[in-house]
Amino acid sequence: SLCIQLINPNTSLGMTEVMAATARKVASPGTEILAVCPEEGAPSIEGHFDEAIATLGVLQQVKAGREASVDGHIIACFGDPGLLAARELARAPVVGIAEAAMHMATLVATRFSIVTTLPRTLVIARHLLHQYGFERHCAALHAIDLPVLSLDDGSGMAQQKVREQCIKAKQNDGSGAIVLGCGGMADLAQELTLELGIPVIDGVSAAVRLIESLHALRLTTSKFGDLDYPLPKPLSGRFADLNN
Ligand SMILES: O=C(O)C[C@H]1NC(=O)NC1=O
Repeated sequence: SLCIQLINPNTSLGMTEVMAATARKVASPGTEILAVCPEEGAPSIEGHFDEAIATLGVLQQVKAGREASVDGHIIACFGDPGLLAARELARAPVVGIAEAAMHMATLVATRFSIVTTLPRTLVIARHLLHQYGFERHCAALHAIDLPVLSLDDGSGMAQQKVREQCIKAKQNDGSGAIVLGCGGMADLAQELTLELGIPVIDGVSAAVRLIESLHALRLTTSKFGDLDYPLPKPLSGRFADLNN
């Protein structure tokens, strides 16, 4: 059986639980989901500054996961913060929810749209499209213009906005699929797929199954070249034990 570490890079336990529940629903029998988040950091990640803060916590959790011999790590934040640094530390596969959802979207549609939270984080999704080589696959990006934690406030308002933006994207973008651009939207994909009649893809679910596939194919992070373990050197202070 497999153990997959689900890392919520923000410190909001409610979001961790929503993502863990979605991951457990889609995981194969025998796959265990170990849901974690950093002990300290940002309650939500809404920009470059928050991502920089979150990266240390992601790396600390990846190290803990490696020591627990997990079979894979999911970075469950749509900016995929610390993805390549995490791959240097890890032995097992590391998959970000943005890359996972984008890859799946390219397998079922020629173009996809992204629906995320704040307009200021749209550029982060654009940077990822460029980094992953998916710019020409993405027809449009939209924001619900509500903060990440509005998805966790129990009002259902953010969820309604996500639904509205997905309907508009289907009508206007010429996309065949929609990628949900926030880990906190993980529980909305199944219902929206049924309602809209097009694939609405959540990166948490996509990442769980991608890691299961990598494991089945005996594929783990290449430790040859730039993703080899970090060069040994005396790190100081809070970083002291991060690389050993
Ligand atoms: O960028 C976003 O809107 C979403 C991103 N921020 C966060 O705290 N978890 C996420 O998935």
